[in-house]
Amino acid sequence: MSNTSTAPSPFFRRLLSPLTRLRLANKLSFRRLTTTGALPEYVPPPATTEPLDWAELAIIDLSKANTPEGCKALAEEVVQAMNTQGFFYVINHGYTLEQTRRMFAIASSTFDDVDSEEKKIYMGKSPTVYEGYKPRQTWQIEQGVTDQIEHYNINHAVRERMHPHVLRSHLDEIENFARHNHTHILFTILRLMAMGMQLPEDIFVDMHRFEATGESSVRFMKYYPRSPEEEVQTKNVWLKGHTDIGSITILWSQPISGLQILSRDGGWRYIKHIENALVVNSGDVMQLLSGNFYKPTIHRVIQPPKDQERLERLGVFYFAMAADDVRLASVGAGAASKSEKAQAPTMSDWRKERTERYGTGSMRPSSKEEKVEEEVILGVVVKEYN
Ligand SMILES: O=C(O)CCC(=O)C(=O)O
Ligand SMILES: [Fe+2]
Repeated sequence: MSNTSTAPSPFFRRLLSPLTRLRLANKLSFRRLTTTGALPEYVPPPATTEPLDWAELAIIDLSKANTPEGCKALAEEVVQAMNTQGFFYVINHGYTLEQTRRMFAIASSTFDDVDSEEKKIYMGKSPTVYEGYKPRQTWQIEQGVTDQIEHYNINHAVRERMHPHVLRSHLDEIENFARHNHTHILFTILRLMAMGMQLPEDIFVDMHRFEATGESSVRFMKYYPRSPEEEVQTKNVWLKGHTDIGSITILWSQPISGLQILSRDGGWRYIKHIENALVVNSGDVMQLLSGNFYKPTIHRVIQPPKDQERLERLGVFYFAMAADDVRLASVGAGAASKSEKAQAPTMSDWRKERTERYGTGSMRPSSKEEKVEEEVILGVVVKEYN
């Protein structure tokens, strides 16, 4: 354990600002709990044996990014993957299976070992940001049916906020996890994407500084099985077809099937679980920054197949966003002019509007496309797919 300094005296504590006191309290209770904070082991359920229509995704071996030649080859693979499926797997990302299992155990405990009273204390306070718990039944899906998805969202500046007691002895691990997702996995992918557009290697990385204020977050997510009536009313859709709000989404592969991508031929295909792999996709922000070079792929979550139908579906994610003050203007071919850039929404404008409107039922049927609902947010058409 890295922090071994002694606690300040009560006199000294009174001189500290309330925020510093809060941070200190978090650190001190962390020190007390590390010796006692046991974590129940998490045993992942078996993968489905149903023959499903699987998407064929490229596998990007991140360990090859250690050499200039490796990077060049990977950049081409990423461009190719983005132009076909829009999703790809990442392997050799630097986390062992054991470390990954620990994160799932922490995620599981966040939902199962915290009672409803404590969950209320750590519930998000603002509709424009995902922070802490999002309880079930807050989003409209179809015919008045709401979601059965619980979140716990952790900003990448992990210790800036308080967390429920079960997490306090694991804050070091969560902090390392956020940093690893951001500065190793995300940054490598952003460099490959910049190279794939013949742009300076760090152009996207510089917009995603880890230290900058922003909403890149670790998210734990649990889907609960629904009633047969709700399955009928929503045509088995658990999370409607959408593109992601942010720049890059890193999904830590888990065995319960249900995630599908809308292929270019119009068919929905399942994403297959690969142990300790990542499933990566890019969102609206990369589309805006790349001037349409990297288009987001529509995806959704439906009821798991028969052999997993009654199981809870636990997920661990890293949702990356640019820093709050970054203007979402194209740096790609036909890059935005100075005045266009000055008018473009900032990351924070975009994230707030998108988050606030999500799941409120504000979308209207598209006049052009079947099964599509849409709305205009900050001048950009946002769609949902049924
Ligand atoms: O649960 C999943 O597999 C995907 C969730 C998702 O697409 C999202 O939260 O944006
Ligand atoms: Fe998504």
